[in-house]
Amino acid sequence: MLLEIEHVNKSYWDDKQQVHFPVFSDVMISINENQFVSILGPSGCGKSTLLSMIAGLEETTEGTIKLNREPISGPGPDRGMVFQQPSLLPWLNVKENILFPIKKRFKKKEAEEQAAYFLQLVQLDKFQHHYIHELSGGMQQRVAIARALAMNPKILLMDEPFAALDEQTRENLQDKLLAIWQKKKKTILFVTHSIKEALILSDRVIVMGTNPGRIISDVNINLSRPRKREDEQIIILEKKIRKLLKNEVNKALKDVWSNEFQNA
Ligand SMILES: Nc1ncnc2c1ncn2[C@@H]1O[C@H](COP(=O)(O)OP(=O)(O)OP(=O)(O)O)[C@@H](O)[C@H]1O
Repeated sequence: MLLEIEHVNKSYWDDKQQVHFPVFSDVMISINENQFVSILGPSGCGKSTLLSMIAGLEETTEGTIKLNREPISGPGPDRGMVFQQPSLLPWLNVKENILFPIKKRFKKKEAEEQAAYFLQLVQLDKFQHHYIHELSGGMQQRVAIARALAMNPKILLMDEPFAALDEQTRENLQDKLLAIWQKKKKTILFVTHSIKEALILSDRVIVMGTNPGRIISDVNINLSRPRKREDEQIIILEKKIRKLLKNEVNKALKDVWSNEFQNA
């Protein structure tokens, strides 16, 4: 098992109400090496918080997260992150952005080779001397993916990486990511709000509920790839998951509204 999330609870201190506000409780997830796992769930159920804890940017309130049997105690190069906004360095060109985090880790020649390899993998080798503002949103996200992969992490943590892109670019990047995943055999944990995206990409889809955040379903997607977006099996699964999520989203909205009225 590569990643083990064991009985993890997370709460924040709410200064206004002087109480601990629970985000999620008793989350248990085990992920095998090379698995592509997606997490779906209503806004606020704690998906990003969970990824941050795996990245070592946040601590668990209770429970342990282990990578390769070692408890996570902080950030490390064995975990690569890709966010909704690519957060690239605008004063560096594409190649330099990829080289920046790996310069200290590898010898110069090795780092150059890594950068060249991943630039080619995301099909941006012709744009290596371009600056970030000269690229489209989809191209910028490909640079972010190449930068994360160049560190050679054990797991890639992706937090709604394609959410800000138009549908065509998004589908194109889903196909590219799948091709990379199949070639590099990476383990990927992918947060999304799109049921279709999760079903096209993943071996497993974990559905989270809210208040408190928790896992309500863990669905194996035993369909061969490449998957067609209009495939009957995909549509059946999409309906099933949409129904599961609908109750949770309604619950989340109801709580937001009642809090708004209480605080008015
Ligand atoms: N640093 C923090 N301090 C206090 N509360 C926080 C902090 N970070 C997150 N939260 C709260 O924890 C809950 C979960 O947030 P999180 O961003 O993980 O949810 P999410 O499922 O990723 O939501 P979305 O789908 O909208 O991105 C929210 O209620 C949020 O307000």
